[in-house]
Amino acid sequence: MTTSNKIVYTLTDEAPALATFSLLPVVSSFAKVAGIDVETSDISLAGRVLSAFPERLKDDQRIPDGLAELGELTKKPEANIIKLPNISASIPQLRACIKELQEQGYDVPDYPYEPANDEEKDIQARYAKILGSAVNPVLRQGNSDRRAPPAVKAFARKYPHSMGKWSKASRSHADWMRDGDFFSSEQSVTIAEAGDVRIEFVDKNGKVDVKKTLPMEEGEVLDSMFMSAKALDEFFLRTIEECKEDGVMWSLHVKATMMKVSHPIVFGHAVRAFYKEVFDQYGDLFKDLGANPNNGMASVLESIKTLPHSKQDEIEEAIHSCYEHRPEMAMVDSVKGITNLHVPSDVIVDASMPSMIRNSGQMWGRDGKQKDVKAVMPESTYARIYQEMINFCKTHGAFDPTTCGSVPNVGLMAMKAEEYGSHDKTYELAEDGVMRVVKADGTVLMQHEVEKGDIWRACQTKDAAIKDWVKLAVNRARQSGTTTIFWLDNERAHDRELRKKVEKYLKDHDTSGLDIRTMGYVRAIRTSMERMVRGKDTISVTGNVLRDYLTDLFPIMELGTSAKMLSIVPMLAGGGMYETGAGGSAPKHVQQVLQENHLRWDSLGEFLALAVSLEELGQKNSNKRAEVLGQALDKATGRLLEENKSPSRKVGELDNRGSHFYLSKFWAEELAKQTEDKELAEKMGPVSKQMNEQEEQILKEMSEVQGKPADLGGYYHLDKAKADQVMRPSATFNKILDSLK
Ligand SMILES: NC(=O)C1=CN([C@@H]2O[C@H](COP(=O)(O)OP(=O)(O)OC[C@H]3O[C@@H](n4cnc5c(N)ncnc54)[C@H](OP(=O)(O)O)[C@@H]3O)[C@@H](O)[C@H]2O)C=CC1
Ligand SMILES: O=C(O)CCC(=O)C(=O)O
Ligand SMILES: [Mg+2]
Repeated sequence: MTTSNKIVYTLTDEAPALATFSLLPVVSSFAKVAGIDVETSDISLAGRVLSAFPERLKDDQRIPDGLAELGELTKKPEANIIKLPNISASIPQLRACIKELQEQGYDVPDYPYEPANDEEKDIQARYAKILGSAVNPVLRQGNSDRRAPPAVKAFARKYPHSMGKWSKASRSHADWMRDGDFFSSEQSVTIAEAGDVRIEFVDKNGKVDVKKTLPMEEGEVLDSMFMSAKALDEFFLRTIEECKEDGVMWSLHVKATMMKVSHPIVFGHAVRAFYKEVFDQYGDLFKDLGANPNNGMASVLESIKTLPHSKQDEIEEAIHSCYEHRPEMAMVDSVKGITNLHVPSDVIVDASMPSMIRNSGQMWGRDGKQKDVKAVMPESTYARIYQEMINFCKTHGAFDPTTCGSVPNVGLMAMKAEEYGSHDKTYELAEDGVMRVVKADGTVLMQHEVEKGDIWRACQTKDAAIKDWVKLAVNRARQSGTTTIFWLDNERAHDRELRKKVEKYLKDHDTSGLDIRTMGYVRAIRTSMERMVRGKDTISVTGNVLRDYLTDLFPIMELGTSAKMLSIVPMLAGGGMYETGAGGSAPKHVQQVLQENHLRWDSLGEFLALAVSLEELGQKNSNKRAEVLGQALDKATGRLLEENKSPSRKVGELDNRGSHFYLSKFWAEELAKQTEDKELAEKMGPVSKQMNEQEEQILKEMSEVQGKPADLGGYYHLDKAKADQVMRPSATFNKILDSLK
C-alpha cells in the first residue's frame, strides 16, 4: 500500500479562508511533531481564476491549478484532504473577483457575456469551468457521510441556540409548481449494456441536431426532464398575485450556485415576472445594454448607469411603480435595499429555508421587520419537504434543541451523481421541437415535446456510486444502530430505478437486526421529525440534492448551524476527504471583520475534520503518533465545547482567533497528559505549561485589536501579509507555536 504522511489543507474564500490564517499555523505546528506535513492547495475563486490564465500573467503572478492537482489526488488511496467550504460563484461574484484581480495588477480578462470571436469564446469556456459549484463535484469522489458527533449534540443540549417561536396562525408556507416542472416530466432508464447514447433535438421540420454524445456504463441510471417556461412564468405570476391579495411577503429560494445552469435561468424568469411591466417596456433596451436578468436586478441597475440621467430616472421610476402593485418582497439587506432578486447567489435554498423555519417561518421586509412569507420554490420535487416541516412546526411548535434527536445523512454524490453532473447536459431551448435520448442504434430511450424557452436537462448516476452509497448506509446503520430511511419517492421515475438497485444491493450486506426502511420524501421527513421530537435519531439516506438540503435543514434546527457537522467523504479510490461543516463561506462574517475586526466564524467543523483525518492517516500509515494526535484533538474539541470557548458573535468577546488559542491549549494539555506516547507527552508538557501561563497575555493581545476596522488588502484575493497580521495578532502565542517546529 502506498503510504504518505501528508495532509492537504485547502485554501478557500471568505470566512473560512480568514480562519485558516489563524488555524493553519496551529495545525502545521502540531502535525509536525508527528512527522506529518501539512501542504496547502489554493482552490479559492481568485486562485482558480489566476490559474486559468497563466499565459497572461507575469512569472511571479502565476499559480498552479490547485483544483486539477487535488482532482488527481482524489483518485489515489493515500489522499487525505481537509476541504473547507469555498465560494460557488454566480456571474456577479465572478465579475467582482476579476475586477479585484485586475485592480491588483493581474491581467485576467473580463468575463465576456456574449463572446464575439474565438478568443472570447475560449475565455468564456475557461470561466465556465470556474462558475458555480465547480470545486465540490471534482473533489467529491465518494459519497457523503454527514452527522453531528455526540460531543456536539451534547453541547447543543447544554447551550441551546435560540429558536423562533411558531404560531399556529402563521401564514408562512412553501409554494411550488403543480405541473410543468422537472418532477412532472422526469423519465428515467437503467442502461442495460455499455455504449454511447446521443442527446438530440429534433425541430419542427424533423431536422436532427445532436447536442451531445454520452458514453454510458452498464447499469448506469440516466434521467431526462424539462421545465416548461410557460408554466414557470404562470407559476411565478400566480404566486406574486396571491401574495398581493393575501398580504404575505414573497420570496424566492433556488440554488443558482450548485444547479449552476438551470437555476440561474429560473431566477431570471422570476426577475422578469416580478418586474414584468419594467421588462415589457425596457426588456429590449436591457438586452442591448448586456444586462441579463439571470444575474439579478443588480446587473440591470448597473447596466443602466451608462444611460443619460433622464433615462435612468425614467427606468428607476418604472421599477418603483412596479413595487406599488406588487406584494412586499423579502429582503437580503433592508438597510441597503437589497432584495431577494438582487443577486442569484444571495439567497441559497439549502441555508435560506432552514434559517426561515428557525426564525418562526419569517423573513425580513423592507422596513426591517420580520414577516410571514410565501417561500417560492419552483421544483416540486424538493419543495414539499419544507412544507411538511412548516406544517409540523405549526402543529408542534419549534424544535427544541435541548431534547430533539438527530437526522444524520448518507448522501449519494460520487461520480457527479444526479443533478451534480447535469450542467453540461442542460439546455435552454431556442425553438419548439422534441428533445430525445437515443441509443447508438437509433432506439429512442426517452423523449419530451418541448417549447422555446423550456429548460431540459439530463442526469447520470453511475452504478458504482449507487452500490457504494448503499454500502455506506448499511455501515452507518450498523455502526450507530440507528433507524435508517432511504428517501426514494415512488412518484419519481429516477427513484423507481434507484429503488430496484437499493433492493438488489442491500442483499450484498448483512442487514440482520438493522432497521432499514424506504419511504417517499414526505413520509420520510414526517417520520424523521416525529422521531426527532421524541429524542430519537434517524439516518436519512438520500440523493444528491436532498443531501445538500437536509444537511443544512436538520443541523440548523438541532445545532443552530451546519458548521458543527462532521462531514466525511470516504473516496471510492480509498482516500478520504474531510470537509469542514456542511455549510458555506459565511460572507456576512467577513463584513464584520472589515468593520470591527471580529471573526465570528466557528472552526468546529475544521477541528472535527482534522481529528478524523489524523486518526485515519495514523491507521493507514501505522503512524501511532498521528493517531494519538487525533484522539487528543477530539478530547480538546470536547473540552472546548464543554467550557464554551466557541467564538461569540459580539465584538470585544472571544472570537475565532481566541477559540483557536483555546483549542491549542487544550490540545497541548491532552497531549501532555496522555500516556500512550511518552516522548510526545514530554515534548508537549512545556508547551502546555507556557500556554497556560501566558493565557491572560495572549487573550489580551487578541482582544486589543478588536473594535476597529481591519485591512485585508482584498476580498477575493487577500493580501497575505495583511491577513496574517489581522488573524495572528498575538506575538506571544505565535512564539509558542513557532517553538514547536
Ligand atoms: N461546501 C462548500 O463548499 C459550500 C459552499 N457554499 C458557498 O458559501 C457561500 C455562502 O453560502 P450561504 O448559503 O450564505 O451559506 P453559509 O453557510 O455561508 O451562511 C449561512 C449562515 O450560516 C452561519 N454559518 C455558516 N457557517 C458558519 C460557521 N462556521 N460559524 C458560524 N456560523 C456559520 C452564518 O450565520 P450568521 O451570519 O447568523 O452568523 C451564516 O451567515 C456561497 O458562495 C455558497 O456557494 C455553501 C455551502 C457549502
Ligand atoms: O457545491 C456547492 O455549491 C455547495 C455545496 C453545498 O452546499 C453542500 O455540499 O452542502
Ligand atoms: Mg449545502
